[in-house]
Amino acid sequence: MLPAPASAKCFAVLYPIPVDAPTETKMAVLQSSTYGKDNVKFLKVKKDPLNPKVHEVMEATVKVLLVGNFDVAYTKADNAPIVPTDTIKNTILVEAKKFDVFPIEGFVAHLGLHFINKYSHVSGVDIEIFQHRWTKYPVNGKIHDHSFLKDGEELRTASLKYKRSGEFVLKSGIKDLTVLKSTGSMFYGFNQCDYTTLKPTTDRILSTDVDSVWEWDSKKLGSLQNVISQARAGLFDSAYKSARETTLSLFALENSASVQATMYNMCEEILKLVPLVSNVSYSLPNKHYFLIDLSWKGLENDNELFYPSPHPNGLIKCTVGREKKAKF
Ligand SMILES: O=c1[nH]c(=O)c2[nH]c(=O)[nH]c2[nH]1
Repeated sequence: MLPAPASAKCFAVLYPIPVDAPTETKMAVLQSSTYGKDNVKFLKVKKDPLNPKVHEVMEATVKVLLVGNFDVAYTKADNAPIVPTDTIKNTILVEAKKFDVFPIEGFVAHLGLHFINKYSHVSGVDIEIFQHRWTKYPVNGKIHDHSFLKDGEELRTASLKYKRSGEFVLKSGIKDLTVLKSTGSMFYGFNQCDYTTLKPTTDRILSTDVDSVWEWDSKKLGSLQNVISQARAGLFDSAYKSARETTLSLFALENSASVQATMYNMCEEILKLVPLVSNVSYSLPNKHYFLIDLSWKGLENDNELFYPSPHPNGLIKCTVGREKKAKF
């Protein structure tokens, strides 16, 4: 055994090891690790084979993280097992060229299979795809063939955790869909105590950035090969459409009792519409708009002039499934 460095001896004098301790006490153990490339971006043009000037575009941001037998890279400075993150980036781009990236659930499954099948020491992958929202718009009453409008910051999302054993967790979602309603929202009947200043209201502004995720039933989907087949058959596009329409229509139509009650109703409706989804989650900031007091000027303010509060905001989350789950 090599002699302990001077600093370790010093440490041993200050903190003597108890006599019944094992002779070889490890100071550090690698408990978990993962690595990969984040923020890999591409825009792919999909041309209609019958009419090559008619396009769809996919602008995407991709993250791929690998888990596997990489311990020596951390503990022994041995880089031999490392698939460079640069190679991971190249793979995402080459596969985006070769494979149909529409819809992102099919592409995420393809990437998962690729990394597990190509590298025998990779035991799992954790992949995320964010699709930016480019929508074709009408010109002279007709949707233009290849001109797109960036429809806000909204993203469509897909994520996959996939293990060599075949187990997988596939999720789809919507992120940063910003909505506001100027009436049709209430909040009253809440807990009152000596810290409460909030006044109950039957009419307020409600605004949020929707972050919604629906998890697919992996047992029913079976395999990633089947995910790719279902992607081609339109399952994920129709679920995305149902989830987005449900979110927007319930937000608009319901006289909301609270963010909590409204988000629960959205989850319930999506579960009803998409049988292959096992649970739905929402994470919603409550973006406050405060009524400005103009009484000092003798002006009434009947929910007309508000101050958009930059912070703090409420943050309300829930997951709704088809069966009860133990709460932590
Ligand atoms: O819908 C709401 N839920 C809350 O939990 C809450 N708390 C709060 O101050 N305002 C609101 N609004």
